[in-house]
This record gives sequence, C-alpha cells and structure tokens, in this order.
Amino acid sequence: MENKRKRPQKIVVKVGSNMLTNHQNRIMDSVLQHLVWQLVQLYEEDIIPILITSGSVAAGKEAMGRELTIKDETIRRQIYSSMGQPRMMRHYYEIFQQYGIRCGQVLATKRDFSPGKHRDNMVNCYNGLIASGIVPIANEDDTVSLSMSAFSDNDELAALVAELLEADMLIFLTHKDGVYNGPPDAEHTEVLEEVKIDEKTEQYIHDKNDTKTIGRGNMSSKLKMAKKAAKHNISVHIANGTTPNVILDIVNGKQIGTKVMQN
Ligand SMILES: Nc1ncnc2c1ncn2[C@@H]1O[C@H](COP(=O)(O)OP(=O)(O)O)[C@@H](O)[C@H]1O
Ligand SMILES: N[C@@H](CCC(=O)OP(=O)(O)O)C(=O)O
Repeated sequence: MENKRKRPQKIVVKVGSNMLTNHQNRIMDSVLQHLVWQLVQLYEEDIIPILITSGSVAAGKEAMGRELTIKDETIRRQIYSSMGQPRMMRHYYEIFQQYGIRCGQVLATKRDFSPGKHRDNMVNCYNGLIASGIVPIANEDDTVSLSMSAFSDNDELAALVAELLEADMLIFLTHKDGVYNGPPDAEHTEVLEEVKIDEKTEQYIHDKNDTKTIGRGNMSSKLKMAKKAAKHNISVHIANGTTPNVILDIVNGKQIGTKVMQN
C-alpha cells in the first residue's frame, strides 16, 4: 500500500521557535543538527526541501541577555531579530556545509507575496536557488516588516511559500506531537490523526493557557494555515520536530502527528 504512494517532490518544512529552544530559551544545536540531517536525506533523494525557520528573536535574546536597555517592544524585536537572524543562519550554514550542501537565506515581508512583480520576483528567487542546488531557508524580515506588511506569523509565511512554489507537502514542526483533542498536557487527551478542512477545530485549541510564548504563532494559526494550504491540494502535517526522523517518517507515509486534509 505504502509503496503505491507518490513520493513528494517539493517539501516545505516550517520549524517554530518553541521546538528550537530549550526551557532557558536557548537555541538547541542538537535539534538543528538533526533537522538539517533529515533535509539532507531528502536532498540526496532528489526531493527539494525548503525550510521556513523561526528563531531569530530567540537567538537575539540569547545573545543580548539582559543587556538591552531599549523599552519599546517593537524596537526590541527589531534588534533581537537583527542580531539573531545571522546567528541562526550561521548555525544552518555550517551544518549544511558539513554535508557539502549550500543553503541560502530568503527574508520576506507579506508585500513580497502581492500579485504582480513582487510575487514574480519571489518566485524567481526561489526557483533560481532551487535550480542552483541551494536549499532555501526563509524567515520573515522582522527588522523591517510593519503591521501592514507583516505575516500573522511564520505559519502564514510557510503556507504562502508552499502555495507559491506549488509544493507537494507542507510540514509544520512544533514542540507538541500534533493537534490534540483538548489541552495537550491534560490527562486523557490524544493527538488527532486527521483533521478535515471543514471540521470545527476551535473546540480543541487551548492557546490561552500556554505559558511558553517565545514565538508569535500558536496552534490556532497553525491549523488555519494548514487548512488553507490543504485546500490547494498540498499534503499538510503538524508534528513534533523533536521526534527523531519525524520528517522522513512523514515523507515515507508513516502515521505520525496530525494530517490536515480535504473533506
Ligand atoms: N489542541 C491543541 N493541540 C496541540 N497544541 C495546542 C492545542 N491547544 C493549544 N496548543 C498549544 O499550541 C502551541 C503550538 O506551538 P506554537 O506556540 O505554535 O509553537 P511554534 O510555532 O513555536 O512551533 C503549543 O504550545 C500548545 O500548547
Ligand atoms: N520571525 C520570528 C518568528 C515568528 C513566529 O511566527 O514564531 P513561531 O510561532 O515560533 O513560528 C523569529 O524568527 O523569531
């Protein structure tokens, strides 16, 4: 049965800040190492991986510690992401380099996805990188995005990139095992294997009680964007990015996490 599945050709993988950081909000190199190793396995099998990564604000906070005296929250985020983005890229660049594979950075604001020349320009950039064998690594350009040009979060960016590039698969990796049918840490709640795009999922989501808020998105936005992408015939999955081999297992058709699908 599994052998008859068409293997995806182009996969967008989105990783959230919470799976990249530990309880002290420090970026975990071991998580990045395993993530990149899996992307390299795909690459070696002629599957094109595109990585959407959060973590710049967390990496900037890690570097600045308590030193930052500026009080304005928006400017603080700009400073953190400005410092943290190159730190994240240095990690990724060095890990990909260990395998002799090149990666390149694509920072975007929502304006880059507006129909017309902005969108065409973005498509050209991704296609140029892919044609040159360079793995695209994207994040929002948090240093310059304003409310009207900002994505709701990187879950939205990931869905837009998957649609833009007509990806076959979109995998949201987070620090929970998938979408639970109640508060994820409560007793007796379980991961839903499937969620249909017309299913009312608000009942399951308990974002308000969540105390770990290093990122910007949450499960509501992840599900909203997952459903949006699934409508475009993209195979969409939400799973735990710290589970060993999670990306490869999903690609190989193993039941893991939550699959978001058309009705
Ligand atoms: N029903 C649910 N199933 C899974 N996660 C849920 C649910 N309700 C709320 N959540 C919360 O959604 C969050 C999803 O992670 P999120 O903050 O989006 O992380 P990131 O975008 O950094 O991966 C988790 O912290 C989890 O506690
Ligand atoms: N662009 C920001 C992350 C924004 C965001 O959506 O965060 P997350 O919910 O962790 O995916 C950063 O790099 O820190």
